Amino acid sequence: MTRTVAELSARLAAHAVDERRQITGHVPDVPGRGQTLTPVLVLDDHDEQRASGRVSFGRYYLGGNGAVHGGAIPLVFDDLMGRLANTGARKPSRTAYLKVDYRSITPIEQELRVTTWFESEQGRKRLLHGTLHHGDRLCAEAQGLFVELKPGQP
Ligand SMILES: CC(C)(COP(=O)(O)OP(=O)(O)OC[C@H]1O[C@@H](n2cnc3c(N)ncnc32)[C@H](O)[C@@H]1OP(=O)(O)O)[C@@H](O)C(=O)NCCC(=O)NCCSC(=O)Cc1ccccc1
Repeated sequence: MTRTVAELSARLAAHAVDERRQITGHVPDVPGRGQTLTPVLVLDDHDEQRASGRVSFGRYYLGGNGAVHGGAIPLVFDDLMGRLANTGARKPSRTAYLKVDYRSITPIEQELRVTTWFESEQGRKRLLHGTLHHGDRLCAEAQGLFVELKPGQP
């Protein structure tokens, strides 16, 4: 099995493309943009101040006892907050910090609601807040600072 995967990987390496032409994360009409790292996130509502959607973590994201791995939850916040932080006419920004509070167990294989919104925009600094709910129960919340990149900043 391992040898087969290694052989396939070697054959596919010949077809590798640069970042701009890769498929993962670049398919706008697919939920989650085809980003394979994060669980599929279906956006329901979004404008330039707020975004909300549904997400479900499959078995792949299991931490233990039916709960999502603690490292997977910031992925979802960073993905949705990062997209919101860069919407509209805003110049590109990157996550400077992301603080996550785990308020209760996040179950795998359940539909969850994730919401994020702007708290403030000051100069290059964009402060966003986010919540993750299972039904009415708050599973996690996050605060993220996104800093606008200076010209030429990678
Ligand atoms: C760009 C920056 C974040 C900031 O550096 P510089 O440009 O040199 O900024 P500068 O130092 O001039 O500060 C300006 C102001 O900001 C403040 N401030 C800054 N930092 C902090 C802090 N930690 N905590 C608190 N405050 C902080 C600082 O005090 C100052 O405030 P002031 O004006 O005095 O009031 C740099 O550290 C970096 O590149 N880090 C790596 C980022 C990275 O790789 N991220 C992950 C991948 S991106 C992603 O995933 C997103 C995504 C996902 C999905 C879809 C789309 C997008």
